[in-house]
Amino acid sequence: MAGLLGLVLSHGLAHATLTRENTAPAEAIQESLTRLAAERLVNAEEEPGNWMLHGRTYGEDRYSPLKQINDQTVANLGLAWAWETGTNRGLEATPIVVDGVMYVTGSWSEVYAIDARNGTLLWRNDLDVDKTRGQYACCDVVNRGVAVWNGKVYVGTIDGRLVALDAVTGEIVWDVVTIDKSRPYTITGAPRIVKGNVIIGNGGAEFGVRGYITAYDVETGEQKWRFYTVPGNPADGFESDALKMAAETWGGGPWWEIGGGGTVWDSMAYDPELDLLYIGVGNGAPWNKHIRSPAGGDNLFLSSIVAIKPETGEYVWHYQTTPGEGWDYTATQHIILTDLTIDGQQRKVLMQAPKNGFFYVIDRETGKFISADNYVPVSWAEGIDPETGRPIQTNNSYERWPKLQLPSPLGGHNWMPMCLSRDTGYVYIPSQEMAMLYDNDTEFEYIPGYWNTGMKVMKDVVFPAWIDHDLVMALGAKAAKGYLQAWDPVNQRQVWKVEHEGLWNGGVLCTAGNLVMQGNGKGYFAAYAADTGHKLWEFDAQNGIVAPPVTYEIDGEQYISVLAGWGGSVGLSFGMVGNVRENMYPYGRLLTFKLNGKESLPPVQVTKKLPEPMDLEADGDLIAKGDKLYHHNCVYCHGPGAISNPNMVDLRRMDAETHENFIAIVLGGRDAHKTGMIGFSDHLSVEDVQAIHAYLNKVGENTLEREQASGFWKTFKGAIYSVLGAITSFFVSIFNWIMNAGS
Ligand SMILES: O=C(O)c1cc(C(=O)O)c2c(n1)C(=O)C(=O)c1cc(C(=O)O)[nH]c1-2
Ligand SMILES: [Ca+2]
Repeated sequence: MAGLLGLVLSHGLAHATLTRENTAPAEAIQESLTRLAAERLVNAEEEPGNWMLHGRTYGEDRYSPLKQINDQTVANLGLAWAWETGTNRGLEATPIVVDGVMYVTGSWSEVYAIDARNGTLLWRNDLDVDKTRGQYACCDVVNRGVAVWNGKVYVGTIDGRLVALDAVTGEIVWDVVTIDKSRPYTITGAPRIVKGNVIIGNGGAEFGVRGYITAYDVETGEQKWRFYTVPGNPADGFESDALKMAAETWGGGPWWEIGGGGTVWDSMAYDPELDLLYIGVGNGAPWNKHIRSPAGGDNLFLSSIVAIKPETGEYVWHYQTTPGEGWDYTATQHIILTDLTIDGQQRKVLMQAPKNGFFYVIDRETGKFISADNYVPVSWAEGIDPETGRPIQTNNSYERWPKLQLPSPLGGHNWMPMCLSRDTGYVYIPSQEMAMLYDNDTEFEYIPGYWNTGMKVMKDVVFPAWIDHDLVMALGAKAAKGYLQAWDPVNQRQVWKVEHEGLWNGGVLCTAGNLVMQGNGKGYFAAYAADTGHKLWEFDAQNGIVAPPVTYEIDGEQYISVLAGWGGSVGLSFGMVGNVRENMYPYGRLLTFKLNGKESLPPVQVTKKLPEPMDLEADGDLIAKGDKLYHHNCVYCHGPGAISNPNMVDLRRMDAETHENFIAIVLGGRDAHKTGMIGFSDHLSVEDVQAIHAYLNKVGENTLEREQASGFWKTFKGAIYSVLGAITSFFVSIFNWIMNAGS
């Protein structure tokens, strides 16, 4: 919306591109920003008009007391302004809003400062991120947002830096590398600021890394402490007593070569009164526990919530959600702190709905288990033993035989934040159901820089060119479910649920207006009544939404903002899961609403005229070889069968120039620093790339054939697929019901 009148500055140190609008609001905020320090953040509750912390307050309940927009008035909610990021990858950030200025991140860790009243860009900085590191992002080159403190804006970047920017000018103040660059680390999570420390984790456990979080001095960027979540090689000694204790729960090795995992890639929360920082720890590396820790053991602190001292990084307690984790069951999901009355007693609790499918209420002073129940069907455990707080595991080993298990590595709930309504007392969980076949790769070999899960099915994935993508989408949509549910944490039960058309839907916002706001993968942004789940309002956002909304107030007017940009794990590589519409707007947008907002989005132009495939001689063997190679090398970004995020380049139907230069592009990369498309000459030969080309072209030919089929055939096929979809749905329901019967 806002034109770029600004000046472009090149930062001397980093050569980052900083675009700045030479407008007044930036100066006006300087004074208030410098006051945004400890006291104001601890008391964030007293400033409902701002959204100063990732989860609005340190307790991260994502509940706003604002109620001008409420269940009675929401029908008049309209678009106030829209601002385009100009990027086409996933958008996951929570905007931070301080005194009328919004700080938000986009794909590739770009940072934007925007006038929150009208969407005028104040500055943007791309931080000169090394996009070749995008190859190590398991789940898209996303970023979940900034932290703001005392005149500075802090962001973790996909290439592993923690950067402090001047909040007024957007210029880099300090810039530190917080990863070991020789390992496939990335950063997607938002930093948190506690008592003068800015704290950041990292990701990469699918590839093989050792997880940790690090604290830096907010002013200087000097490292204060680092907390490793899993032990390194015992022969090297341990960094702390906590890790020594943890090492006793690991059996056999050498997990330290692949890293062990335990990345802290998203959630944290802070209790100022107890002075404890809570971090959510991720899955094992490799996922396969029979390879990672062949002699068994709990493998601390994988899949745990760990409480640490924010000033020193000292361990205080932990609670492990999935002992001996073996399924990518991260406990990095959103953590909410609140007080609940349980059995007549007021308890200081911490709540989480990790990937493993159970909703946990934990005593946040001691880490003691209070209660848990499954919020989605699960098959790996029958329940949680109330005495020990440990899961009662089913016969879930996949050492000898593959196991079809619920939930999948996507989790019953992924990173999309929940919210807690202080009015209803319910937690609203963006939930999903999907099973996954876990199987032991007995011939596992660690390949640096690649996914190393130790699962055979993930290594040997193929997707023959002849498979009808329409069928895959029809069945995929029925085999995987997504819904928003209201969960009563005291009684551990579902109160209501609203079904979506597929999995992978947005984070949520609760407000005192009896509203729960959520966007979905299908590209709509909606308001639901917090008490009943009735849909009260909906807006066509023209792009899949995964990001969580926020709300703020300026001059007595309430606004609600959300990023629309399909992506993240499912959005990037499984564009096929079925809830995506044919023609979506390809670029990301920040959408902001207010009562009686009168703006509208221009209609989406149907521009997708896909090029014709090439006339290429290729036999079945070559195509099959290409299929395997594609699914070993290209699948993580371009998706199974090349059906990736519809906003990205569609390899099924490349243009003539891409066909022409295909070998050079795949071996040498294509403008990797800008696009992230690296060269594969270390892994692939010319013959290999020719095979991949033949495979993709065949997929394209089949796609074209189906596109050109007669109207009658298409209708007939559609009807058959609907029936097959219904049958799939029926069997999936029965499967889920059986899996869930024990718990
Ligand atoms: O183990 C890890 O280090 C790690 C990192 C990330 C990430 O940084 O985004 C994700 C995951 N795991 C993961 O398991 C997962 O499902 C996931 C989804 C997303 C996303 O942004 O959509 N990121 C990640
Ligand atoms: Ca993971």
